[in-house]
Amino acid sequence: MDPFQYVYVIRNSKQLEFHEFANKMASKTFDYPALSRGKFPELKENLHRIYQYLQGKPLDIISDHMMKNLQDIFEWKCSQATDWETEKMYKFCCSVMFEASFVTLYGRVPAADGHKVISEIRDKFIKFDASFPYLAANIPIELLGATKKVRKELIHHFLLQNMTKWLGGSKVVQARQDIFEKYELLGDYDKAAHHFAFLWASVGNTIPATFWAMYYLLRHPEALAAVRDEIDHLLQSTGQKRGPTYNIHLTREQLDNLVYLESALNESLRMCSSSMNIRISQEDFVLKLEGNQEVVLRKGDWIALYPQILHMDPEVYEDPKEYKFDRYIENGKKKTAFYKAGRKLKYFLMPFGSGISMCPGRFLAMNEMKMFLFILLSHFDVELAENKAVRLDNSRMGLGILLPDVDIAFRYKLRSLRN
Ligand code: HEM
Repeated sequence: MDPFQYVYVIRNSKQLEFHEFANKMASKTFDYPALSRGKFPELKENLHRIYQYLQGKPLDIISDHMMKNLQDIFEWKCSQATDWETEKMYKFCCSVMFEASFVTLYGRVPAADGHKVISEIRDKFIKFDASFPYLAANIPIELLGATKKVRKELIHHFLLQNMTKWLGGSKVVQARQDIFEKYELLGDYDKAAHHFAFLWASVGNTIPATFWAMYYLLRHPEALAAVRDEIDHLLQSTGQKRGPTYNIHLTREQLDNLVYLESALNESLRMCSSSMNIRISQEDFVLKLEGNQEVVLRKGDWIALYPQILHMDPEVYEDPKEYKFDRYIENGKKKTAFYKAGRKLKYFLMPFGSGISMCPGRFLAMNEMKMFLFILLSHFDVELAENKAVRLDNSRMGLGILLPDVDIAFRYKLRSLRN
């Protein structure tokens, strides 16, 4: 509960491990055999190594593909909106982000009805995702209605004979495929289940996080105006035009420099993220904490950090329940100094976990959400079409980004090219 102690837990990664726990939970939830060292030597390490494809230069490439795919989807879905069109916001974010992420990571389904195939996978994904908190809580899948059947159908989409038909997928997925091929004890279904698990990781949190970022912006006109201003300014200064061709290109530096957009996004992540960082003690040992404090741990003891307490701590964030889009900006620059009781915090925002269990897709996730909002706000006038409160649904507390308790209608219309 005390953020000044986090560092002592995070840096003891040898004694305080998370893989055993994550492996058990993920293999059960996504239906692949646990990554035991005896049966699958170095599989875990090999899979971790290829997270390099989500950083550095490969990150630029995958982000460019995502930008292009997002624009294609916006063009296909929204370019007729010369007058107001109304849609449900969560459904909209889900449909755009799911398809763009799917095509970017796994490739395009070349059939004439490619969009339809992906939306069928998405609909099954939504059904599976609704049961995710129960699976994570160890409820037998047999008690969860059609979840077992839906999971099986989803996994079948990722069998090699189906995946090889998809065109232009990412290096990270290709590299995962190559690794799985080296393990004879992994059956075809097991490999497909691993791919499905990666799909869940790549969209399960990004979709609700995109929803909250959009929702809070639309609820706060001053935030919307500031972010839109920043976006328009970037387009102008780089000589790019929004318009019917949907051909905007953003470099990593330009994305990084969108400080208002990033701050607004961080602020919504602060408010909607609820992931618990769990570690299990690998041996009996004494965990030394700040100020000569000690905790005597037994092998098998659990430690959990729960950063949402930090995110909602009024000593760190004034009026923590209020959305302040510029909370992470100081003198026009990114703000990274946050204090509690006069002391600077090393950790102040942790939607992506910490240390050894930190999300490898965090840079891509931030880029994806920025690009979604960039395209939306640069091309469209957008406003809420309903005046109702949307609250966090706490049923997946501890497991990542919380979903909204209800969906809400919004409307959008192509912006005039003159203003
Ligand atoms: C807003 C979006 C996202 C959030 C908030 C998020 C959050 C997290 C968190 C908290 C974990 C650690 C879970 C734990 O402690 O066990 C994690 C793990 C993971 N995330 Fe993300 N994530 C996001 C997007 C993505 C994306 C876009 C990708 C991939 C393209 C991705 C890939 C992964 C993977 C593969 C893991 C497991 C890492 C491992 O094997 O240790 N995530 N994510």
